Amino acid sequence: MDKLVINKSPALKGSVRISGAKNAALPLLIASLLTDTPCTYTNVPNLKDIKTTLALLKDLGAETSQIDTNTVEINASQIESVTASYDLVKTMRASILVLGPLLAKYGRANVSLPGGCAIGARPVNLHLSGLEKMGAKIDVEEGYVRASVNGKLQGARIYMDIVSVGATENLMMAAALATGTTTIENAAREPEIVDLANCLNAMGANVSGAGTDCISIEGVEKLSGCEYSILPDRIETGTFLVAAAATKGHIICENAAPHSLDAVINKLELAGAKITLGDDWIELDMEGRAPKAVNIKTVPHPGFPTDMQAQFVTLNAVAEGTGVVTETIFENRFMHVPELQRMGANIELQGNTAITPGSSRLKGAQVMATDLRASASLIIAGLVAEGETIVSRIYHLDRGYENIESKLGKLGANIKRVAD
Ligand SMILES: CC(=O)N[C@H]1[C@@H](OP(=O)(O)OP(=O)(O)OC[C@H]2O[C@@H](n3ccc(=O)[nH]c3=O)[C@H](O)[C@@H]2O)O[C@H](CO)[C@@H](O)[C@@H]1O
Ligand SMILES: C=C(OP(=O)(O)O)C(=O)O
Repeated sequence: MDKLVINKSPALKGSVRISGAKNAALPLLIASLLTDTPCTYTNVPNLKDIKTTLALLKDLGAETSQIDTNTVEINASQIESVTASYDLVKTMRASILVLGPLLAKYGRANVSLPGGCAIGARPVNLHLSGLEKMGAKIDVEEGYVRASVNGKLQGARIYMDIVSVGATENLMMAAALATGTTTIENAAREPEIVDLANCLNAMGANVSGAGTDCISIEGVEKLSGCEYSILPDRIETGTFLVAAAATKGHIICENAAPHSLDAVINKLELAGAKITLGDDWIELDMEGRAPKAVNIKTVPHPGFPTDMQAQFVTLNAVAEGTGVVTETIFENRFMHVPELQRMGANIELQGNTAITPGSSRLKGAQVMATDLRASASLIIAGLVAEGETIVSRIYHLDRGYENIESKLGKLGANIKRVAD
């Protein structure tokens, strides 16, 4: 298994090209199941989760081809199976997103329950209850969701008890081919939801209100393939910006979507960064200053994203002053804290809050990645720690960051991947 070896690095400097967003690409590729003709996706990040999604679609009988590193074509007009097996779903929770499209187009779907993961239990009750409201009959047996519908799914008015990105996406896709109008109230407002709505509309759907908390979908008879470019990854962008801030650096993120990052940019400015925004780029300059700690509470978009929490805990640990970070989305998303403490970070955990008195001097150590963003936080810690840091279990990282070591290396980081 590969490891990352990181040594204390100079201030990061230069330009980095941001990849397409994992969390937009996954539902968009899965939306091809709704269409009758081939779909072409560009700006697709070259990631483990994308390979898993393509394997899942292939397993269902779709034809998939990798045109080049970041372009894929999917022909899901004819499929052979409506079963997503445990072997694939267990490696990527987002596989549950095939449920809505399969049910809407074929009237049946069997999808393994994803189960929990390192960051929390992550139930899928809202996905299931929304589909039931649209007329689906759902049984959970032997670890599988077995869903069917007599005739077609029917449009419905669905209120979401908790704001859920995945449930909003699953229901949008199901509703696109349902009879009548579906409204999703208290819907997620993430930029990835807007990207899915735009892609569905390019396929011939009738989705409005995406980006607000009330999405309306008028079902259509059929959807066709389209060519669609995936939104830039706001979490990858934020991770590079925090890495640059922690090292007192000066970088430009190119091919970015600046306005998807308002909450993160606000915190970076409070941390002392000078930020300049262009149409598709973000420049961060710490002007050699040490960062200042910031207070953060993770909430659904447009608030501060949980997927940037771990990176900011590292930033706060080495920053000046006390920072308080509260996680409200997932119940167990502080697995990076004990690893950062092994590197000498002074972090006090009080329930769902991580308090950093600031200015910890980190020392390199052997640490273990426990989930995707925890891995990113350990890399940032490694860049500023004295000596050598070795991050193991980086398969988590490979799910969501394209070539992170070479991108950081080009900015001057001392980082390399080694095989065990
Ligand atoms: C592939 C993808 O896009 N992943 C993102 C997506 O995950 P994901 O879509 O899984 O996250 P959700 O927005 O659904 O989860 C938010 C909260 O709702 C709870 N919940 C969710 C569904 C449900 O049926 N019942 C329920 O109780 C979850 O346990 C969690 O506490 O949004 C998260 C929140 O922004 C991000 O951290 C993930 O990176
Ligand atoms: C939690 C994340 O992803 P997933 O929902 O795929 O586990 C993430 O991208 O930080």
